[in-house]
Amino acid sequence: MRALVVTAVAAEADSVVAGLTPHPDAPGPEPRTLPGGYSITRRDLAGIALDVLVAGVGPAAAAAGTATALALAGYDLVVSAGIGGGFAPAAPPGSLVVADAIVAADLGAETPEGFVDVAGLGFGHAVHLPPAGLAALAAEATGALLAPVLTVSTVTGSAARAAELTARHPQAGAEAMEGFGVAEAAAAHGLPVLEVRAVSNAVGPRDRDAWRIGEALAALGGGFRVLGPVFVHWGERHDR
Ligand SMILES: O=C(O)c1cccc(C(=O)CC[C@H]2O[C@@H](n3cnc4c(=O)[nH]cnc43)[C@H](O)[C@@H]2O)c1
Repeated sequence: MRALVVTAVAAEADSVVAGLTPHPDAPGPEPRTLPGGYSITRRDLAGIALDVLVAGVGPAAAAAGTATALALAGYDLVVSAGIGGGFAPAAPPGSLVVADAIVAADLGAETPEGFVDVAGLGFGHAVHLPPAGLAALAAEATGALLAPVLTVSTVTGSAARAAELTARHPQAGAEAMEGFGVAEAAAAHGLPVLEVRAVSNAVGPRDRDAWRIGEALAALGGGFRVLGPVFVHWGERHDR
């Protein structure tokens, strides 16, 4: 079993790698550089090799980085991982959200009747669905909320925008900026995808004092401490 874990920035990748490191004093794995300048770090656990990639911020960077890594090696699973905004009250800062749907929430067109997503416009998909069994196992093992995760190109910064997203996606647990890009690249390679987000801030009016990035990165690492065996277990059951 081989999995590609795609993060946006090095701090997220470091937390994931730390979570996948069985002993805190074990020597740290050395990152490699892929064509395009992407940093990737290998972690070998019992039954699974995980490559943790830094692909950049936003759906386009995420798709480009993921597609580059997928073109260079064979994988069985692709995971989008990082921090994100949580929808209150279900996903407070410091909590984890595992996606049961990865939704392109602002890819589409405004019309007099409201927003029409990219699928409604007749261009491909607006939603990618992780394997239900894997998402449920991952949420249960990490204590995460299992809910849709929205991918946006603009971080929500007002109550009005948060209310608009909640009206369109009442079950949404989190928003972030990369999941749909990772999922598009995975789908192009015929691979299953999962998204895991650790909540650093609430989705709503901008409040920099309320960001809990350290707490979220710690939660991300804690999540990956238990996710390696979950991926192995799921891979053995071939619930795809
Ligand atoms: O300047 C702001 O108000 C602001 C608020 C939250 C996040 C940012 C970022 O630039 C981080 C983008 C980065 O982190 C993920 N992320 C974290 N929180 C959110 C969020 O509330 N909405 C969307 N993305 C978020 C995202 O995946 C990026 O990788 C700035």
